[in-house]
Amino acid sequence: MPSLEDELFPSTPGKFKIDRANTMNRQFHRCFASTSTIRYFTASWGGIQWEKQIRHSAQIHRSNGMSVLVTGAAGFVGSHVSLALKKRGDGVVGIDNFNNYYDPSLKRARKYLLNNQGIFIVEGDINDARLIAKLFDTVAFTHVMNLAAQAGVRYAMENPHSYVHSNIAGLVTLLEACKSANPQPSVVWASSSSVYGLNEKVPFSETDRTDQPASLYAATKKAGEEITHTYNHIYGLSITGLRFFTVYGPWGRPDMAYFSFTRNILQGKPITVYRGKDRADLARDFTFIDDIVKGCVGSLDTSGKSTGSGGKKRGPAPYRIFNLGNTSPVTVPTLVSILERHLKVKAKRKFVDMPGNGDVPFTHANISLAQRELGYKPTTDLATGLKKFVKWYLSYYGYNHGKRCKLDLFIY
Ligand SMILES: O=C(O)[C@H]1O[C@H](OP(=O)(O)OP(=O)(O)OC[C@H]2O[C@@H](n3ccc(=O)[nH]c3=O)[C@H](O)[C@@H]2O)[C@H](O)[C@@H](O)[C@H]1O
Repeated sequence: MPSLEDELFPSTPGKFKIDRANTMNRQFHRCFASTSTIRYFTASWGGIQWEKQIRHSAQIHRSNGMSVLVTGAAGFVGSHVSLALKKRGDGVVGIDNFNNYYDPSLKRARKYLLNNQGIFIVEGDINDARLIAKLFDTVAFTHVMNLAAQAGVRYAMENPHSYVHSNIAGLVTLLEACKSANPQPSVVWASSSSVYGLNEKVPFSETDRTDQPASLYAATKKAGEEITHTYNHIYGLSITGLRFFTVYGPWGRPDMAYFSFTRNILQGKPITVYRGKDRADLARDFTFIDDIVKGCVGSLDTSGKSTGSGGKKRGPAPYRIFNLGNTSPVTVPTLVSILERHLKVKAKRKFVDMPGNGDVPFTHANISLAQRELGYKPTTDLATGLKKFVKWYLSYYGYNHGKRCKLDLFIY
């Protein structure tokens, strides 16, 4: 029988001790995405004790292991990847700005779990060049896993600058530090399926055109692919960009459809289901978090070395881009039916024509390249993955047989 921690973090098999009482005490899960200003929490850093914690967290506990700086470590994918790396003996240091795009208490809860496993998360922004330089002064990171980003396709119309802040300015600040570091780390970072934009050729292959973004989010991710290319070309940084396809699962993002639908269904509120042209159902190549974690770890393992030193390229370095999808698109109404089945509650559907806010009608990944180069092989279908998500959701938010438990908000 799987342990609680396996269920909470299924991507990290093994024995992590989790304080059940604390992880379950969550009431507060409003999605913050409707605000048009993002708060970036700043915290003090530096000092002997701080450096000691960073070094300790970065320590490698296996032969040929790596020490990885994970940005966005308190985020959905970042927390899962950090735990998977730590679990197998790699050194991990996290950084996260704990902004309020969605409920920061969920990010704090993830941080709490990571701390329990000896992973230190620095509270700071990847735009803070001094902080990033200090981190590289303190630890010779072999790899950087850049998962810090402003996510969400539709929110880009509300708060465009937050996308430039994190996905472009922050990325450049981070790459500047990587290029100057000695030795240079290899960089793996999160691009997005959204770069395929209005591409109609299915399934989407890495060689397909990506010059027709449908949202500013997609445009900033596409810009990231071009920006990382220049750092590879000029400075010899080893770069791997991963095009994630609608990642879902336990500890997920409350702004995403599967998460907000679950919340509304349980609360008896209507859900809005978008429809495309001629009332066609929208579809996504929903990809389960455990599969994505395997793709991320496989990318780190095969990244190859950066070749620069002293800020100068000494030879060609790998530049790679991979689709990480499930190769099995599912329509949004089917997603809703699966949730109804798992929740045992009927949804109140409200069908609405897809607003012109950056959405694309469907996504479908061709993953043969990732299969060949990374050994990537997704194994979780949507029904199975959503079952795990629902189980986590009910436990995390304290639902008990359809009734909401009265729980106190956990204070960190
Ligand atoms: O692959 C990506 O790169 C992106 O994946 C994700 O974007 P999307 O695929 O748009 O996921 P998500 O919002 O869950 O909407 C899913 C479906 O539900 C439909 N949808 C949505 C909301 C709603 O109220 N109603 C609705 O029908 C909606 O029209 C869509 O058809 C990440 O959020 C993004 O950060 C990025 O990583």
